[in-house]
Amino acid sequence: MSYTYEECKATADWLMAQTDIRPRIGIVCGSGLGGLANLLKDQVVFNYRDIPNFPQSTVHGHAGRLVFGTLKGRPCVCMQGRFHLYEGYPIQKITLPIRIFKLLGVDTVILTNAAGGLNQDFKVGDIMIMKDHINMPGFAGNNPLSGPNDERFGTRFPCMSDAYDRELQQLAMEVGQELGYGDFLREGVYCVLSGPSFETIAECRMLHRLGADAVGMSTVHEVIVARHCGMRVFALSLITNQAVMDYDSEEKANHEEVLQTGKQRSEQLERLVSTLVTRIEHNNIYA
Ligand SMILES: O=P(O)(O)O[C@@H]1C[C@H](O)[C@@H](CO)O1
Ligand SMILES: Nc1nc2[nH]cnc2c(=O)[nH]1
Repeated sequence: MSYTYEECKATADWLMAQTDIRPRIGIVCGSGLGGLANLLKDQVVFNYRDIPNFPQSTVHGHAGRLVFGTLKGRPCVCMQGRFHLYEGYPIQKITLPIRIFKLLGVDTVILTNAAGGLNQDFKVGDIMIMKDHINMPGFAGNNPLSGPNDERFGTRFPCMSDAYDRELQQLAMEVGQELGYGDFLREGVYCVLSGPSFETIAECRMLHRLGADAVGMSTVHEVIVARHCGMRVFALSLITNQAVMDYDSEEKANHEEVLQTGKQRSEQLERLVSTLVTRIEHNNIYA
């Protein structure tokens, strides 16, 4: 089930008719990380249920609001809550907001997520700058670009080896060091699975051997759609829990721990993203 260019444009036009804010930066908040949206000043807020063609948020920790506003003077739009495959939506529907971002004039997308740590050097509370991904649902044929391709969005066969903007990764690393976050700032590869069940021990061991540092249930589909339509991408994973890799372990992954870790790290994560947004402006590294 694809949305046509005209349907996406109708939603973007509907939003632009109701706010004068013309965002250049689009932000997607992960599980328990919606506090980022509250940083925006002069907010214009839309509930997802009121936006034409938009799905509804069904997951605890995803408020279901699209927030326009300014972050340190920069016009932004922020998804306070995202959609996931396991909610039952077609993959084209969960990525629709990214195309709306593009049609609103966004050129840089910042995505956050909660993820389980596979890398044994990672600790709960670490923030991982995503340098790459492994798209497991994609291996099984579930790619958001499946179906007819509209060249007005992008090419049929987009490159993904440059998906995560290296300049923004570098900038975020610098900002993190300056803020004193060096002890918990990491970089790594995120692997997406469809969820909603968490991984078995054998699956975690396999993903780790395949080169994944963290595992989650989102972000990658959004990244693919954002890159397809030429937006720059920066993404962060908050390591909310340690993936269970050992049959002797008593640990059990659970959503409450995910939300709890989000709460504990929200202040630093918000400061990192908001400072990064300011630096994008100062460095003037827009395309
Ligand atoms: O939206 P994100 O990827 O942050 O949400 C993660 C994956 C599941 O939706 C949930 C599991 O606790 O958190
Ligand atoms: N798949 C998956 N998603 C998560 N989101 C937060 N933690 C996890 C996890 O351990 N596994």
